[in-house]
Amino acid sequence: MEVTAEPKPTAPLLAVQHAARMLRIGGLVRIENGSEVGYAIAAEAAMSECDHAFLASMPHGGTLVLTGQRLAALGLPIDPRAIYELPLARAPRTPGLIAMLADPTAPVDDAAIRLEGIERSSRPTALAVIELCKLAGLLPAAILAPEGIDLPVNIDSTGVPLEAITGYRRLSASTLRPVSEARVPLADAENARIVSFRPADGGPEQYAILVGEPEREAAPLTRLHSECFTGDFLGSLRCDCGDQLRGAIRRMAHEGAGVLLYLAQEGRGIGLANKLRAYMLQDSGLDTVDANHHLGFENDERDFWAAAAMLRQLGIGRVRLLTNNPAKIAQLQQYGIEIAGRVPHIFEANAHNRGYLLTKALKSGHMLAVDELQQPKKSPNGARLSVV
Ligand SMILES: Nc1nc2c(ncn2[C@@H]2O[C@H](COP(=O)(O)OP(=O)(O)OP(=O)(O)O)[C@@H](O)[C@H]2O)c(=O)[nH]1
Ligand SMILES: [Zn+2]
Repeated sequence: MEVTAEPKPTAPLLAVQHAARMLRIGGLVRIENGSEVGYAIAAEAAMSECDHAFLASMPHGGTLVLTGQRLAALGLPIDPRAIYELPLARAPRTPGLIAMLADPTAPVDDAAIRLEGIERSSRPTALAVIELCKLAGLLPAAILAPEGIDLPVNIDSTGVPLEAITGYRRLSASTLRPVSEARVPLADAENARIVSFRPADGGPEQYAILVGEPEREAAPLTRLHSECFTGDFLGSLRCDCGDQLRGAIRRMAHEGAGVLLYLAQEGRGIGLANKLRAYMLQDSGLDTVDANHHLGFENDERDFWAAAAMLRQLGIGRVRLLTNNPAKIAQLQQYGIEIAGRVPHIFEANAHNRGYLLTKALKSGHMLAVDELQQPKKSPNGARLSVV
């Protein structure tokens, strides 16, 4: 494959990367939307002395921005798909209490949770700061203050245009380019190569694993695999990712060819730290969907722009997709990749992941055999490919 030079980094993408980094370390970010400017810090990072000073400086006008999913989980009868703002003048302003509102794994003192004055928000800066928190791998909750607030003199802020945040995912995906390629014989597919891709903004690399010589015109067997550190690498039994990863490569080797995209979308896009929080919540009785909602996220925060862009870079416009997830099919189609067929990708459940798989089938519409998951047959251990 031809290796092309990396495109020039573009300013809006870099501004978002920089702002996301600042949010992660508790820094102050300035979201600029023409005449509307919002100063924000991430709720999760609102712990430092700088944040205490920032919080103390906003008796009026500052709000805590939370997602409807998080508030619905706290028991409020609101629209889970909307964004809400809680005026800080009427709510507790200590960092500990703010973190508690944002983070269901923090110790909770119900008496301290006061949500008077909370309102649905249509402010573009409020919507954008939630997206920026998600891009930063943080819980989707932030403190937002309007321009004109008395900022403590020693606090610097990092500016980012609002439209750079809202357009980031798509633009960043469109800049992915192959950087290097090498033969890597795999235990399950000796004739395999890995191609690395980088976006122009210094964001995470993504990889394509090519088994054999996939014929571009002939709708090669294709798998979009979302990164799962615990399942892929450590062999965690909480999910089916390890089986799906190795099983996809085995199947491609058996057919003689295929393409597996290894996508930087840990935890259905919420990141590993948040996935571990979701696991904590699942250990206290929530299922995988509700755990995401309690953290303030949607059930699935992934988009497959990057996958479509990588396929296009590889010259592949038509695929047979190995998946049980209808959303992957719909999104690839929406982004211009033709789906010539779906190939089921099901492995035997174990005692630790059966509930997870059942929830995916019942709540997320995954094409899995519900009866089999509800009434497991006695069968030997080990992965097996089966077709529904
Ligand atoms: N948030 C969250 N993510 C999880 C959990 N268990 C696994 N994951 C993540 O889910 C993703 C697995 O997705 P995939 O196997 O690519 O996709 P899928 O949606 O199951 O669809 P198919 O396997 O293609 O049918 C990985 O990023 C995992 O890290 C969980 O309990 N919570
Ligand atoms: Zn997994």
